[in-house]
Amino acid sequence: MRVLFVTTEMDDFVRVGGLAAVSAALPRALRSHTDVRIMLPGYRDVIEQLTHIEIVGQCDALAEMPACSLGRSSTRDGLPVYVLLCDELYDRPGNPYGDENGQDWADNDIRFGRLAAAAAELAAGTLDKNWAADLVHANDWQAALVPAYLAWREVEVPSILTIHNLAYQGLFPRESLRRIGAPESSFHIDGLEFYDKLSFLKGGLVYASHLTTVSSTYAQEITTSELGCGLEGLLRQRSNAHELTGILNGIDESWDPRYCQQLAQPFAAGDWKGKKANADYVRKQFGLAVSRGPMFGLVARLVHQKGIDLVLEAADEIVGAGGQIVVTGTGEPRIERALMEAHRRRPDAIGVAIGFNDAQARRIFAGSDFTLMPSRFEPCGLSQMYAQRFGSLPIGHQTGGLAETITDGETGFLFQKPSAESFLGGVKRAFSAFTSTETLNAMRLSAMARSFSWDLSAACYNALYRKMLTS
Ligand SMILES: Nc1ncnc2c1ncn2[C@@H]1O[C@H](COP(=O)(O)OP(=O)(O)O[C@H]2O[C@H](CO)[C@@H](O)[C@H](O)[C@H]2O)[C@@H](O)[C@H]1O
Repeated sequence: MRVLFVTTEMDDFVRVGGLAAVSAALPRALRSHTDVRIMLPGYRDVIEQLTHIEIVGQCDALAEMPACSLGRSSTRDGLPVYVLLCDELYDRPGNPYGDENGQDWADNDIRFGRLAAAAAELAAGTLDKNWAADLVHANDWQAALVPAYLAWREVEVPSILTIHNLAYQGLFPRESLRRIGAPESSFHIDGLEFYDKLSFLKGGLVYASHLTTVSSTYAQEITTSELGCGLEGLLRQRSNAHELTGILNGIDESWDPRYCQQLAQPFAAGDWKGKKANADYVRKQFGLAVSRGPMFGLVARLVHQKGIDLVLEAADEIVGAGGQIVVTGTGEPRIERALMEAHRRRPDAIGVAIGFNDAQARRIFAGSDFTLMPSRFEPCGLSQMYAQRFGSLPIGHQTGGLAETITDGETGFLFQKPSAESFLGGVKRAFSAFTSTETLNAMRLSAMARSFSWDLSAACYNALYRKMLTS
């Protein structure tokens, strides 16, 4: 079975959030089941890191989308990667979605419309004469129009759209329709239209043969008005037709504190001295006071979703009770500023490193006793799984994947509502566990025994692919 996995981030080359980790790990876990190939835009970072790119096909211009060529290469471990080469669209500084000031590129409709149309051609077998796809697996709004282009061209290749986060929808003005060569008739409530705008994500929700998201809980939550972002009606329809499935993400094997070379001191479950050496290292690195109190880590994209405001509201109480907080991540400037302000008030107890660096994140998971995850919603969440592997007990809101991957009172703590009060309830339970070495260490052992391996998820995707090809 030949599967084309279309994505716009991959840890090997370029990362903005959790999608990059999934795009690097899931296709690798699927390799033993199927011929899976990645397709990515040819961003500067991608091209610079691939040693040999063979041009395999040419795409004609379409509406305002320029002509481009398709290159084929592979990762160091041999995973085939197709890159869409179009310097005019992708050879830019900044991140995949915006410039160096975090401003979205004004032509993102064309950049990702171009990717989707080319992916549909590749899947249909008209771009690489040696390969076509039996099934396309597209991810998030950026690739959500692949199923739409397949439908408009009457290509009968089945497609899956995975929703990693429904809150990002790729909304553009109506004129974009013409710019990306979409048929006029698709601007309709049962097509791409969303309140008089063009929604890329909705295109995928309508045209994909099947939808998945990254936990069963989130699959249910997005059919409700609270978390459905205005798309709950459509999602409910697809769910009732058994065309929306939740498949939990895994994490890759490098998340093992015994072998993780980025740590100040690798350690195994039970080696609490080793874990403490990592805590001492982090305290020193962030200039925090020497302390016997608990350390709370926070590793997240700094955006509204992640409930950082709840942490800021609770910070005085945490610090007043003898706790320390260490944060790393990037995101909205206003949240970054508020965190820096909290650090300036209590530099001895609140450490903040704005930026994202995988090694730094690993050191915080290894050094901290608890990981804060007060996300308002969380489709799956990866940080709470990384944290458990490293013996940092997550304190998470009972939502989405957090509810499925944290066992309350055993491997972490769940609280009920995204409010400061409810969150503090979880924090207090953590303080209380911290006072009993026996409880704390038993919980650490349970958390570290979880594997969160990709194998199970990959088997679920593989079963779904096969079911779709036979139905
Ligand atoms: N700039 C940055 N700042 C901080 N951390 C960064 C980062 N860039 C990458 N990361 C890494 O990404 C992890 C966060 O991933 P999450 O899955 O928790 O959230 P994200 O919201 O990005 O992903 C969305 O997609 C994933 C994948 O499906 C879902 O798990 C999740 O619920 C959904 O919101 C961190 O642990 C860190 O290692």
